[in-house]
Amino acid sequence: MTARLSLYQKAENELYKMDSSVKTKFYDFCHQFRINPDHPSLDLQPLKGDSRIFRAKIDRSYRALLARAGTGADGIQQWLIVAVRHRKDVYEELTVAINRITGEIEFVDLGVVGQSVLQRAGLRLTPAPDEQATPAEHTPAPVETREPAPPAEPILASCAPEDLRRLGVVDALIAIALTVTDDEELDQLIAGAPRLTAEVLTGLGSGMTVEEVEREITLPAATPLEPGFENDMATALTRTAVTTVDDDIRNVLAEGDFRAWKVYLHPTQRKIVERNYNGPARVSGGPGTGKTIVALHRVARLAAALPSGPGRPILLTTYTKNLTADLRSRLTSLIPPALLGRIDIKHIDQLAQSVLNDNTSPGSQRSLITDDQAMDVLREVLFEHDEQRWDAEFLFDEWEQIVLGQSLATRQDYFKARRAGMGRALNRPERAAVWKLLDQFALRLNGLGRETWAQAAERAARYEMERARKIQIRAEHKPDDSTPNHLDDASGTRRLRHRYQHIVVDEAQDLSPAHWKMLRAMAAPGPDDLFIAGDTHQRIYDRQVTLSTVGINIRGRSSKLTLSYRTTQEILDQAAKIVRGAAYDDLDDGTDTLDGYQSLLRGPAPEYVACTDWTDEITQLAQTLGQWRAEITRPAVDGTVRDPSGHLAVCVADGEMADRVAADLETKHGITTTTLTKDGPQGDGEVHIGTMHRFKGLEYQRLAIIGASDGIIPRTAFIDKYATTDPNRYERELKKSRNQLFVATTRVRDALRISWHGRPSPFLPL
Ligand SMILES: Nc1ncnc2c1ncn2[C@@H]1O[C@H](COP(=O)(O)OP(=O)(O)OP(=O)(O)O)[C@@H](O)[C@H]1O
Repeated sequence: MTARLSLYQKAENELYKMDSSVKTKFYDFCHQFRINPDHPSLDLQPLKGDSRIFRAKIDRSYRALLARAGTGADGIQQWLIVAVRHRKDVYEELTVAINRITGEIEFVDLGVVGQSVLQRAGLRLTPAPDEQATPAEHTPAPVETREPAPPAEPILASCAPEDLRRLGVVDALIAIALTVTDDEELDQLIAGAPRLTAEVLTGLGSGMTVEEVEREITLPAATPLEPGFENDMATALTRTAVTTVDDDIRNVLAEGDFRAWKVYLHPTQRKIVERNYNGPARVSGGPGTGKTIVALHRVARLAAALPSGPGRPILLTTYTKNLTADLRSRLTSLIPPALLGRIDIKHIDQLAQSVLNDNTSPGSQRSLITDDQAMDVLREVLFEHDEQRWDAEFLFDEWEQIVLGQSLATRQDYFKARRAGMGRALNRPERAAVWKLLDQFALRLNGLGRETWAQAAERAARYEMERARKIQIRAEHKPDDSTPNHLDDASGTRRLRHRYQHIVVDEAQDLSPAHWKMLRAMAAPGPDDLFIAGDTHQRIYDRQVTLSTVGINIRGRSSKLTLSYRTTQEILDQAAKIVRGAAYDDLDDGTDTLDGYQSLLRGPAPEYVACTDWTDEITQLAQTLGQWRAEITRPAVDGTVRDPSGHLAVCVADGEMADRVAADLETKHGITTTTLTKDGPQGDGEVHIGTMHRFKGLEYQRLAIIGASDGIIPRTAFIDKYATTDPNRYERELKKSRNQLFVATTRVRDALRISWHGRPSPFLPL
């Protein structure tokens, strides 16, 4: 090998989309280049505009654009492929630059914007001569001769060139950025611009101020740079997201977009992953901003730093079983099998069950019942006591939120308990009566050998807290015991220790206070003990927690992600309107917002469809699904046909409606379906159908939400009664429903369609 080749992230993304015939020639090109970059067949030549950028021949039509990036420590010359272009699109003014904020190598292509913008900015592109090209192709692209339109106000009129420079926009695009006058031009520029420039322009274009962009986008991406950095391509290469081109490049490109997250973390994501925290840390951010990806990389980093030894000192946990399966499969593809063995992956209820199993003698475990079943038991108790003052819903809520939520063990504790946010006040005699009823209820469940999930979590938390207390007492008596807490001591005897050294939590917004108490007790307080990823806008179970009240202090260790990798800006704009106006906490004493939440992806605006009745809604849905299917399965140029299974989904408000849609689509329209259950997708049909709860954490190419009618979202028949009896509960129910719709709308990458019959849901931004 005489040359080392790397592939710029943007070039890799472009290659994914090319015909497989071009990809094959590209592999051959890379192979040849690494052996001898000066081989005559490659025709490597510098462009005239920037001496650091070269073009080389892939085949008759395609050219690789490469930047020289110095020589490696081993004396081998380093090259970076910055783009693969049709020869007609290669011109002399292409440049590479080193960004003054991030220190990354950036490829700048002025051709991304239309002629009219270039003309306004006073720029003209010169095609690079190419021996393959016909004379006609050497003629510069015709400059439009239309009567110039009356000058329109530039979109970024309030920004000065110096502002853009300070924010990190690449020099060559500053004049162009200040000339764009409509959204289409700005979108074109963003699509072709280097990463930081694209993010800054997206932020400014969506109305953020220069100061906000600087705070939210530029500063988090900044890296300290040495004087003279702008000429040091070899060092800049080490800061740039690239893939090393080796013989595996074929597999890399075949895997397509979906491996990108394994290799390239955004600098903001990477900083969060790599930082050392001297206590619990939290990452927040809107849907699709990569919180789960960051959590996975965090696990990988913690695992790589473990001393070798037995056991599983790292816990990765999330809220549901199907999300656990997804985390497991993504982690398997991210880290080597030897390290996987050091990580325990369990959903939160499974974790509580394993604690209970450890603490319960065989045969005496209680079996779990659903909240609905438990509520029936409570109704029986109320009936027997002829209790009219409070209904089962109120008492069950009181039990979950206050008694279990605060681990109240005695009547005296309950008398003293804070009931903030519970709506109805209870005086002392009332509290005495409520306690008596709830005590009866708990005894009845116990007698039946049953318990709810919340009860199990609370019991598990108490066991774990007791265990942590014993560990602490022991440590105070034997302060010199330095055996790491995940190892058995030399004698081989098991000693009491914390279960985990590091805990990483995803979907944190849905965990209950009992879950947090259990987790807190499972790891010794110390560096990198807890890493918490969540978004309170996506809280869809009625659980609220202030982490500081359960012994988890995240102050000064919180960070936020704002760039969505999943949803287009068009979908994101509409989704954000669903939750606008409602207040959200930050899992602690502060508030959270979606400020700065944005996407670089563009696509069609969400479609809103008013239908006349259910039959009309299903018929129109079937037509849309048919059309989406046809678009996905349209053969590519090389003849390949994509399988639509698992790319299309239909989301509804409740399980009954999910069954009805599945039955109607299958029987009346011949569309095969798969149901999303709590254990993941069941069935092998093409279209996934599920309730909003089941869509948590998932991602589809195209999604239809149906039945988005007033009365269903929110479910007024269920919650209206609280409007007068318990206004706080009413507000909580409304917010839960709003959040469910928000979660559903943000599960999709490309196309979102929302339909209803009757009046539309009041949460829809119509
Ligand atoms: N650095 C990255 N490069 C490429 N893709 C990324 C990157 N980060 C995240 N993604 C992709 O963006 C999508 C959303 O990521 P992820 O599920 O981690 O977001 P999230 O913030 O956890 O979303 P949600 O809160 O909605 O569950 C995924 O498809 C993921 O692969």
